[in-house]
Amino acid sequence: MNKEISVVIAGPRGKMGREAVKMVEGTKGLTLAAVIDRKFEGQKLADIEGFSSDAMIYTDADQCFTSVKPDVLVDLTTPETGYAHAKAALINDVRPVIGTTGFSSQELEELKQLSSDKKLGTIIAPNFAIGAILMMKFSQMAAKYFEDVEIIEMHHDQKLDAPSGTGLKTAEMIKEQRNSKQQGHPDEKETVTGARGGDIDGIRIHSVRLPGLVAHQQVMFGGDGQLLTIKHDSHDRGSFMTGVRLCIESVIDLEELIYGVENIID
Ligand SMILES: NC(=O)C1=CN([C@@H]2O[C@H](COP(=O)(O)OP(=O)(O)OC[C@H]3O[C@@H](n4cnc5c(N)ncnc54)[C@H](O)[C@@H]3O)[C@@H](O)[C@H]2O)C=CC1
Ligand SMILES: O=C(O)C1=N[C@H](C(=O)O)C[C@H](O)C1
Repeated sequence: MNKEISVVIAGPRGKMGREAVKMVEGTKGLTLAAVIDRKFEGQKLADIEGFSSDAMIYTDADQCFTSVKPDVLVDLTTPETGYAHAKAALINDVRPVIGTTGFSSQELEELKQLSSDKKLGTIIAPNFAIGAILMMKFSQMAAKYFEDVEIIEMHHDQKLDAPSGTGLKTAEMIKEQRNSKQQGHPDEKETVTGARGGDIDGIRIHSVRLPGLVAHQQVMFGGDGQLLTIKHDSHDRGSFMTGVRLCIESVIDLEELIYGVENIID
């Protein structure tokens, strides 16, 4: 019989954190051992409006990990905090599942090294939604046949990082599939800075931020007389929770860092 997995969630009062608390509490085989918040040290989550869990609140990640000794950390905070939490988790023998986006490639490399040095699983998941993972995989497939591509990612206006983790990962997956190409007219000039978007190996990426959006992405491929658009929409943060659960269950058996949920599904 599989052992119960004890989970700490960082960022429980955030938009994603609240969903993750509900999911862990409602999932057989998972226990919410504690949470890491910026405030409310020493209180119970149930003391905060909207929660019923008895999980203790810690404001210091190291103290939480040494006292609680959880199996897994799920981080849903901010880029700077998420990186610090992931590092502290690995140092304290806790496996990180990181939904937080906006890490630099150097930070990713450092976590990869630490994870393999400790022989402890880590999952960095730019997007937990199965539909978004398929959208990225389909885009990678399409890139074999269409070399001109632009990514338009659209998010709510409270998002801190641009481009999104999903947009970046999509560009990286497409880059693996196609030869580097400078797109558009060779003499094109921006008369407004940023009009052509970000540039990843010639792939243009555009970030839209508006109230009313949740998380959306279109990958547009252009060819002779045709246009292929691969599109995904998360209308509700519940869309991410099956992926969060899968990552918690999978990270237990890993001994290295996995970047992208597509690497743990068939
Ligand atoms: N991988 C995925 O599928 C998804 C990832 N995300 C990412 O998850 C992160 C969180 O997103 P949201 O929930 O929308 O943001 P949010 O702003 O609603 O929540 C972030 C929470 O982190 C907390 N926080 C900040 N610093 C902290 C600290 N030092 N210790 C403990 N808690 C701290 C804040 O108090 C806040 O409650 C973002 O990086 C976002 O890009 C969001 C949706 C899906
Ligand atoms: O901040 C968000 O909301 C999201 N962040 C992730 C990203 O940066 O790709 C995943 C999803 O798009 C929602």
